[in-house]
Amino acid sequence: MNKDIERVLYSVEDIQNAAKRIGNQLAEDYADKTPILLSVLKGAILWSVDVMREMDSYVELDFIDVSSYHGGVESAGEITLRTDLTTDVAGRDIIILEDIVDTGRTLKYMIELLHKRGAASVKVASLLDKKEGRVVDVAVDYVGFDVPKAFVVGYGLDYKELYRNLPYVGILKPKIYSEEDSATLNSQE
Ligand SMILES: O=P(O)(O)OC[C@H]1O[C@H](OP(=O)(O)OP(=O)(O)O)[C@H](O)[C@@H]1O
Ligand code: HPA
Ligand SMILES: [Mg+2]
Repeated sequence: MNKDIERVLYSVEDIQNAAKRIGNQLAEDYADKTPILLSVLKGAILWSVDVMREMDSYVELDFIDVSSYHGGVESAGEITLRTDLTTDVAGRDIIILEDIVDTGRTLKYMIELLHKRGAASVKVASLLDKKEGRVVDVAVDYVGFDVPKAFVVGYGLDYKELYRNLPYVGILKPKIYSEEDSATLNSQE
């Protein structure tokens, strides 16, 4: 295990089982449609790949790159659209693939954007749902795991762009970010 990880929450096998369960469910629920899988960069990259290959059905794939954590452990509260998707979503069924829904701000921003552009339907499949972190009211339609209120990394999730490559999800040792971030966070208040 990586030395900066306090505890593994979801193993490689746990995650593969969740991807299988949700991928199969999505394929069944959208059997008579061709939805767009919208992968949210960068965190959802591994989750998107694993879910989509469990779907034996017609799907399209697109990406959107939004950010609000800028590498840290606290949401900046403002969403930056770094790269927009390229598909015209008017009249289309969208499945947003997220690694985590925490405050809910990122998801709310994307749902509003897609509805504004005329999407026929928008659903969300997230590996992790941190319900205790919510500050805006959004719900996740397909949930891998309800995650406790701790800062987690791995399997796409980062701290300062690191740890995305770990194949599992674990709690980051607080000492990794407490000293370094206290100066930055205080200066933003
Ligand atoms: O519910 P929220 O509080 O909005 O947090 C969830 C979002 O935050 C993370 O993205 P981040 O801004 O870190 O960008 P990244 O995916 O490129 O790491 C994560 O991947 C989600 O997209
Ligand atoms: O717990 C988290 N870890 C990494 N990125 C995140 N973005 C929102 N919550 C988290
Ligand atoms: Mg991040």
